[in-house]
Amino acid sequence: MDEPVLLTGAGGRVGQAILRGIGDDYEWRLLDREPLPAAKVPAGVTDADCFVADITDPRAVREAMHDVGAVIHLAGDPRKTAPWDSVIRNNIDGTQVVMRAAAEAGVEKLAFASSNHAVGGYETDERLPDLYRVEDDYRLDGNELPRPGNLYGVSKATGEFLGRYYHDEYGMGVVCVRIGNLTKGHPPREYERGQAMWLSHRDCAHLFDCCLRAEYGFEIVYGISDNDRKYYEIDRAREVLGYDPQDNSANYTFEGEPKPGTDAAGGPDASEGGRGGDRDGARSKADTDVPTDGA
Ligand SMILES: NC(=O)C1=CN([C@@H]2O[C@H](COP(=O)(O)OP(=O)(O)OC[C@H]3O[C@@H](n4cnc5c(N)ncnc54)[C@H](O)[C@@H]3O)[C@@H](O)[C@H]2O)C=CC1
Ligand SMILES: O=C1O[C@H](COP(=O)(O)O)[C@@H](O)[C@H](O)[C@H]1O
Repeated sequence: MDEPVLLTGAGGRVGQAILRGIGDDYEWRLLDREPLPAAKVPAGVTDADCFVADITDPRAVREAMHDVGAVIHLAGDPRKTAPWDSVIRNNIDGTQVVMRAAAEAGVEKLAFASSNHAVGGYETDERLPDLYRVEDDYRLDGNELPRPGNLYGVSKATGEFLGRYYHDEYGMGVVCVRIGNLTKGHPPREYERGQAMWLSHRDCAHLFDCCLRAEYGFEIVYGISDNDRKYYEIDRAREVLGYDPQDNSANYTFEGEPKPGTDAAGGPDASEGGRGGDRDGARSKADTDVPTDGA
């Protein structure tokens, strides 16, 4: 096992989904620019393994990277409406600093949190809203070129290219996970796009666990649950990583209630409330994410 594992953006939604699922299974280094309250830190992780640092600070990142075996790189601005100055700084420059430090430190593998927004441009008006429905057989499989629909998506596509470069030049294993919509407890409510790309918390933790365990060169995979509605293939994640998702948005009503008689009733992702339910219709243009600090 490639330990310790450096997790950047550990205090955020994805980071916490991972730590709640596999927090006891690895030796962690946690990095976030915000101090992590005790409730966000797995038992056994000491203060010395918690780094309050900005990923654009090469010295701080190099220090956190010392002797690390694997990296899960999540830190960044997750807003689809994030302005250019913020994505340049947090998502592009920050990712270059993290990947460079990892490659130079001889880290064996790095999982990068890419996004559905790196390929949002494939959701053309002609394809909508059928694309989000079970009957539609259009699929993206990770072999297509990036086609961002916003500057945030441009920054995620750039992160994928940086991963390609650091794999090719340094031999570091890099997997870019185009995460769909992480929502806790149930699929996004009354939001077809979100239900087609739902990633449950337990599937998220399992997927990044697979990224730590598997062997790969350079990969781009989609990070969604095993949803009936979908336009992303998860075959590559299954083949290369051994990803075996448990959840499916079809086991919930459009309003997000578990359907009786399905796996949703009683499963871990059925039992907790959480975000989602904040967007309506097939393709919400609203961006209700909490703004993070800009540049
Ligand atoms: N939540 C989702 O559904 C999706 C998330 N992603 C990506 O996953 C990653 C994590 O997203 P979330 O957890 O949702 O976001 P979040 O905003 O909840 O967490 C991000 C964490 O990174 C930290 N951070 C931000 N900029 C930093 C910097 N410059 N230096 C150090 N720490 C910094 C923040 O303090 C925060 O704790 C992001 O890169 C995002 O683009 C991609 C697709 C979907
Ligand atoms: O990359 C991201 O994508 C998810 C899903 O996108 P949405 O446009 O359907 O909301 C988003 O919730 C998350 O904040 C973002 O980082």
